[in-house]
Amino acid sequence: MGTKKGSLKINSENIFPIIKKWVYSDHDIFARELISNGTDAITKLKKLDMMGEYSLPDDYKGKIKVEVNTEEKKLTFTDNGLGMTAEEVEEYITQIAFSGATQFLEKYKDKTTEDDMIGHFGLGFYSAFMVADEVHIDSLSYKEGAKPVHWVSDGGTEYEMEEGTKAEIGTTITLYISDASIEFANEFRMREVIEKYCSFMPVEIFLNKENAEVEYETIDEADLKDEDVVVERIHDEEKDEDQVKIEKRPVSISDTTPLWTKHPNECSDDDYKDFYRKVFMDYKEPLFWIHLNMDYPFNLKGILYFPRINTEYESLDGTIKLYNNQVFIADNIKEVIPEYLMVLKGVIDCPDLPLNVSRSALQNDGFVQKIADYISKKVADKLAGMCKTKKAEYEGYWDNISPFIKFGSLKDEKFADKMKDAILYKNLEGKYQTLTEVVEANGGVIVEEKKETEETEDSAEDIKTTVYYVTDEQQQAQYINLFKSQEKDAVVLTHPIDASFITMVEQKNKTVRFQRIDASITEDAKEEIKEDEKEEFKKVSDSLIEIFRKAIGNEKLDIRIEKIKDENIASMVTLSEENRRMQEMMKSYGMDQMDMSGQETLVLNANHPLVKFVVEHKRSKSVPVICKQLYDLAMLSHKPLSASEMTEFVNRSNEIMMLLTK
Ligand SMILES: Nc1ncnc2c1ncn2[C@@H]1O[C@H](COP(=O)(O)OP(=O)(O)OP(=O)(O)O)[C@@H](O)[C@H]1O
Repeated sequence: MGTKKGSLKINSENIFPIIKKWVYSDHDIFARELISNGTDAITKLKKLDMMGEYSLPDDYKGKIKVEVNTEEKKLTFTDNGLGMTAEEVEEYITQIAFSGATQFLEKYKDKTTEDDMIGHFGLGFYSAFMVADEVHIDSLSYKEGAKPVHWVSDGGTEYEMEEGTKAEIGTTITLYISDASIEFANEFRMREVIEKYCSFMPVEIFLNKENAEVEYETIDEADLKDEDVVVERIHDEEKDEDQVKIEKRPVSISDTTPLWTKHPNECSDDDYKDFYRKVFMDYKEPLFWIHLNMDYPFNLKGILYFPRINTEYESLDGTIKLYNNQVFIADNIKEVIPEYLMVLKGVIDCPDLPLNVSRSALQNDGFVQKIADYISKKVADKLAGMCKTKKAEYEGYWDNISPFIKFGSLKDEKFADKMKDAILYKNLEGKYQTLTEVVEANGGVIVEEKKETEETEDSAEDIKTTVYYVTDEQQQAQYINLFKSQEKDAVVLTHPIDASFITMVEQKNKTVRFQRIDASITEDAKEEIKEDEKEEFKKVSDSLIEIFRKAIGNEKLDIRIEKIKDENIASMVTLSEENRRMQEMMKSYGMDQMDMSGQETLVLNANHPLVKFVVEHKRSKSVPVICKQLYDLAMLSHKPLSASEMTEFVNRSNEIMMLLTK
């Protein structure tokens, strides 16, 4: 055929500048599009072979070769798929693809923000123009008698097509990289891009430098494979072995059968761990995983891993990689993956996903919602099942997975419902119990919110069971000891999410009330004050309050005097549960600069010799020092002291020790 000149069938003169600017926010996506097209072409050729319309050689192996030529700023993508005839290039590339681009423009011409444009618009081939000044297609169709075709376009609306020279069936796309995108004319950068998008493509992908010198390796004769290119045979006299020098075997960037495509029965624990390490670069082993595998009512495969939580940073940032037929689409698409699952690490491959639409469209897509629901249900089923059948193992994971499960329960009603019997509470002895068990151990019962009526609301109040909790076992050790001495128990809730979580549990279970161990001194811990002692006790109390307020320099300080049975305790600080929750809420809204101090109560033990000393020696020089020290010591087991408070505390402690030297 002669040279055919044509004009691209589009209306807008300036389509390319717009595509270049907006279609894809990530320019590197052109590599994914071109490699996907090559993969499709290979799949189609194999299908034709299966249908008997074409006969592939027995040793056929579909592959894609990417070559980089830095000097010439050139990139080529070659596949050995079905190829295209001139008519097909005309139809698929010039008409259809361009009309797709035109439609896109029609639809989005009024939207100019980056956000609207991010997404996957399926302009496939034309994404090449985001990085190239000129693109060539060289193709030879599998069809009998087909002639090779050579197509050139410089990204304007003109193109040229003539007979080409391609000798093997398949297609080569050549990009002449623009100066602005010169980074892609580099082998290392391209490896990075291909690894990002194409690590699990179903076709092998080889990357090399154009005209690179051939490298060699020597192997044992016995290891020789059919596809090896033998350069020479060597006989090792010493070892009396035959060896062969071959051209270095190319290594595919893609793993064509990633683990998620296999049946769970075929995968060992080590396979799952290796895959995790490779994909997420996390050298800490995952706790466990869920292999998703369904083909009805939609196609979805994947593996979700529960990572070990990094306690150092308390970070809960997971990664869920989304694939469409083994082609990487993006990380953490929140429309598809429920938000609370984002703390996991995993891969999801869903060929049915409508990914060539924008994210805002995904959001309102009922199908996408179903996928999210399915994933959420699978995770809940797995966890609840594990709690029932592998209790010990589940308990072993609990500390790691509990923030995630609590977060999920707060975010998703259905998930919360499924998980409610699989949420555990660790007690002071390190034993794990369900809420029902905890409440029963305290002599109470659970009444759920749903069954509540006006009447039960009142009676719920009557039969409320208080579950005491500890947020920091070290800091609250004094209270814990007091509890233990009275044979009372508490649960350990150390994660920041627990504050919101227990509020939710209380809303759902009207007969349960959570109270931090230092919210008050329980009645059992106090000695009763006899009727005839009351007057005297009141006098002592008033006097102590006055002395302490003066010494500490805070006239408003809330002080209570109690006779605490445990004689080792001189002073303690309590903060009512309501005030604590209020403080925590303020903190979580970033309002912690508001002054919330002054809500604490200083509790003094009238039985303690130091407290007694203060009342009996009001005028002693030591009294102010003792008061301040008792206050700081009580505060220390309640919350961290500020820098200036700490400095003062240390100085005063030293002064007190100096007295020992005299
Ligand atoms: N390497 C190739 N070998 C054979 N045909 C190709 C090749 N690349 C593109 N084509 C043909 O050109 C058409 C248009 O390609 P393009 O990438 O623009 O869109 P698409 O692949 O159909 O959809 P998508 O937008 O999802 O990429 C393809 O459908 C295919 O028929």
